[in-house]
Amino acid sequence: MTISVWRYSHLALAVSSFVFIVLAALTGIILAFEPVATKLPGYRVQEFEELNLAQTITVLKKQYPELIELSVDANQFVTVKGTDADGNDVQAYVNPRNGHILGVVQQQSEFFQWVTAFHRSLFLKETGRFFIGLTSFLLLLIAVSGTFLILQRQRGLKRFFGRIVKDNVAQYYHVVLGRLSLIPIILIAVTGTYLSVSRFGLLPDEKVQHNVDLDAIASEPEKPAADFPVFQATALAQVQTVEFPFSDFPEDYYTLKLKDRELVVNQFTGDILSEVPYPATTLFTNLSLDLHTGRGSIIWSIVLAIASGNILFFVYSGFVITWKRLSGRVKNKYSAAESQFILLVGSENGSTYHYANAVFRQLLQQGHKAYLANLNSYQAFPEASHFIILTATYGLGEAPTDAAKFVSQLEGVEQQQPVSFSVLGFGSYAYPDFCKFAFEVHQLLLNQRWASPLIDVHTVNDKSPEDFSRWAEAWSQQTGIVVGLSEDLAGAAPKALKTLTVTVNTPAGTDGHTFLLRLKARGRTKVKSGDLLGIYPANDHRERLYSVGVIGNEIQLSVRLYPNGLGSAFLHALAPGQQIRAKLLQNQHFHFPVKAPQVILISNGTGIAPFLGMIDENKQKTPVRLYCGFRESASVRIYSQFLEEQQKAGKLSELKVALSREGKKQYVCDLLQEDEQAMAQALEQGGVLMLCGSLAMQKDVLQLLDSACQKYLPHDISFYQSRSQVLMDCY
Ligand SMILES: Cc1cc2nc3c(=O)[nH]c(=O)nc-3n(C[C@H](O)[C@H](O)[C@H](O)COP(=O)(O)O)c2cc1C
Repeated sequence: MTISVWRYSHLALAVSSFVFIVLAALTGIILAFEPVATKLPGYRVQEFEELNLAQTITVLKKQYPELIELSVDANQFVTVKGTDADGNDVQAYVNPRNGHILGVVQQQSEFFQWVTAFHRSLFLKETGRFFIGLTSFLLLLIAVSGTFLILQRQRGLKRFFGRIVKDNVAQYYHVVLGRLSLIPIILIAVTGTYLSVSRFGLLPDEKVQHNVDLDAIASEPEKPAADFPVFQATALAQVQTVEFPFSDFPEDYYTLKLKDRELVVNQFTGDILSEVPYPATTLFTNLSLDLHTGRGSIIWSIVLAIASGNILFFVYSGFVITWKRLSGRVKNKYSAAESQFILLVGSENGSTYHYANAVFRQLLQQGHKAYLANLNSYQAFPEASHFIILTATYGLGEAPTDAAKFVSQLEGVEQQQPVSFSVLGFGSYAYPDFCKFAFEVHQLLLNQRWASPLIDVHTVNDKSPEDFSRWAEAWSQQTGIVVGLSEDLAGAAPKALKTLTVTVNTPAGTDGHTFLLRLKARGRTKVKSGDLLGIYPANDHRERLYSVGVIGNEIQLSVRLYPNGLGSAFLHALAPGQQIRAKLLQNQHFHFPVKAPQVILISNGTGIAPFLGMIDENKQKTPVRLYCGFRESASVRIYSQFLEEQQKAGKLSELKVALSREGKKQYVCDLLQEDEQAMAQALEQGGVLMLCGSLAMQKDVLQLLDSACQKYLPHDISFYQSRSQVLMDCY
């Protein structure tokens, strides 16, 4: 819930101030180059820090009989105002070592004057100054709310600078650059606010005042300025200005404005007549000017320019993120009270809505009364027969904002008629609590008297269209209503279909169910074991996906033949030499690990398909153990010869087979249970476990691994999942 408070504050502040922020940032970038431009002439002498005021005043007095003022700017350029030996007025940059003139003092360029005036007041005088001051303050609040959002995203301070999961490009760079430029932006905002507050006289007015007893000023013992202890003790680098005495009367004195205090010094004796430290407000104003303008430091001005550039990027990427978030929402044609199909969505960044919309549109097109809302809008749906719940997971496996109230609302509202439900979780393996909230919702619904599951909970990793298609296929099979991947959602998938030629198609095995199909692509094809092959058996939108193993240079599918299965019947009927058009989809997260010290492959049924290819590809002979489950020994027979050869070739170190309907009647999980300590050890040593097969098996295996981790390891299974040591492709 708190995530939304910070998010809404961050957004509201940004929306209310973005025009001013853009103007201030644009002009800020230009102004950041002024210190660079002014520093370029280089009137600073070498080893400036070593000079003291006594040395400089002595040489200047020799060159310039009449001196009015000496000043040192932020670049440590020394300027002298006075008259030279010929009586000419001088106002120039001088060398503080010998008094020679180095250059003429230039006014600020007209261009920078114009930009500075615009940056400070937008040419709107006091009103503009007020708005710019307010903008600085809002920028500060945006930076603070942004910091809290990053803290929440990264799950705490410790991981503030940890790896950022690349969810979408705009969001990724919003966070990466946000972290990097956080400190400069906070400084820009704080100092800008302070300077405005000070400009509007809202700070205590503490002027420097000297109380000098003019009657008591002595004119003896007279000393040359070079011998004044105060001048000798004052480094030139500490000086802002020195005002020289106007006449030879003792009441006229030197006024020294240093960085932290002001001094009045007797012009004859060098005695300090008064010394007043600057009030805190003056010190802060000077510091704010240094930090806000970058005066005196080329490096800091470049940092300011980059930070201002980043502010412009944040405005752009912030709007892209918001647009994405909002663009998925739709208007309902039918009310909640009259709809049969209720789609409830839990989303933080809007992408889940795109999938929900696709299903929603297809249901409407087919004449069904469907209603789409967020999970927080859960209520009584008197006509509902189906709930479709699509929800993302955030935080520590928590509900997204749109769904934060769902759990409590579900407790309070009971549906009065039986409703079947299906939960589709959206998440990412990059997070330890993969789709946790979806599983929680599924479990909660299972406990409702009126609710019954239509299919098991499904998950979508990284918005994978393939995972979504799997759910759509399962849901469609149960309801007889065809929903699938709309064109826009499939956008990420390659559109071009490949022509593949059948080279081998075995009969439906000795078990009467499973067959192996080998296909060869024309030309070079980038495909790896674990990738997916999409076929279109009826030449329409209906896609069927199969996990592939690459053996030699051929693609091998292991297919279970269903009596009326659209995909399996189509594939089974293919004869060698026949060609099909199909789509190859990369399945990056499910490739054989390149560097793992050992790999454990776990499958049931035709889930063995990608592993056969991976074992064949294991040229480096990484130790591989295969645990596979089948119904009967007849189901294993089609793989036996291949697996024996691989063991002999050293590409498969160990093979364990569980048969659920013969002998000991074991499931693959029982085999794992026997070896649970070895599993835990493998994880501890950086080994990788890969699972392919049914979701039911996935659930059991994860449970078993979790308890093994608790027994033998310091971390739970989610720790290893987030480090890509547990890879899954189950359906
Ligand atoms: C900050 C953040 C935290 C996330 N936490 C999890 C998590 O704990 N478990 C998970 O499975 N996915 C997590 N995800 C991934 C999202 O749930 C996933 O990308 C989802 O598709 C986003 O859907 P949405 O755009 O509708 O919000 C997280 C993503 C982000 C940006």
